[in-house]
Amino acid sequence: VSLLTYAGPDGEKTWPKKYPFCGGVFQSPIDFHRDILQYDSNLSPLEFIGYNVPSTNQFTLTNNGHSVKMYLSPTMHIRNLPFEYTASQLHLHWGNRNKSEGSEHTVSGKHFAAELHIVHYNSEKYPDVTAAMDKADGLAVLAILLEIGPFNPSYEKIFRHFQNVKYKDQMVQVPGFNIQELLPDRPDEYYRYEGSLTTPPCYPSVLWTVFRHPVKISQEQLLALETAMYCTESDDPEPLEMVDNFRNVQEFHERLVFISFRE
Ligand SMILES: NS(=O)(=O)c1c(F)c(F)c(S(=O)(=O)CCO)c(N[C@H]2CCCc3ccccc32)c1F
Ligand SMILES: [Zn+2]
Repeated sequence: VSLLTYAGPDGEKTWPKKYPFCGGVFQSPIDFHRDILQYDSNLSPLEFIGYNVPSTNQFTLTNNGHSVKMYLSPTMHIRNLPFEYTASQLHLHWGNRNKSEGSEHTVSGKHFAAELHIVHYNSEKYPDVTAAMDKADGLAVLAILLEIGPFNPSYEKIFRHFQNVKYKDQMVQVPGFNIQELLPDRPDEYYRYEGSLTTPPCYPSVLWTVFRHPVKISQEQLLALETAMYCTESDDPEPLEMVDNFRNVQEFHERLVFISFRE
């Protein structure tokens, strides 16, 4: 079984044994609270190039046993970072039906219901995400905090396929759509810090951009996310629900998180 379980005997406390970086520096996620935030006027709005993928294209959505991830088009990239970063995949983190507090980043100690990550790699310096993922300037991840509100038709373009990726290694094709629809209002307002992958191997290789404003999805959409998927394969006699796949917040010593907005 992949070491990546979050709870129980193989949970995140055991990760450093096999993945030393998980016990190292610059670990993510973290809590955003007032006394580590510093306004930075140089933090300009990101530009999302090629995010509007035509419906004639398709994204592959798959269950990899610890998250549900969707491979993105290599024509998608972000500008206005130190380098150009090309999209690789997006995936989610969530809680469970009794405790909808599955975000990875927290704000003033509070979890949001879930969190979407859009993973990009530095395509100016590295040929692909595998070459980039253990380099300090290798990855840039956009994080969108999710909370309960009205039904969200854009998120439904992904969520409607969850019944076809219930079990590990299942996959389904999703018609292309404008991935920018998944971003919140005011994407120019964000938290920025240097951190890590939040799953093993926890490489300190991620430039994090966490948008200030959450996106709303409905209670029913959130319940679907919390109850649709399993970590196990379809024929496994002991099915394991895919829930609570978020890492706990990490210590953040003597460091600052830069914000593009004035509180
Ligand atoms: N929260 S997080 O740090 O953004 C984060 C995850 F939480 C996470 F689960 C994964 S996963 O693949 O293991 C399953 C879902 O993608 C990734 N993938 C990264 C790092 C591992 C290898 C790899 C290879 C190609 C593309 C992306 C990645 C991840 F970046
Ligand atoms: Zn993630």
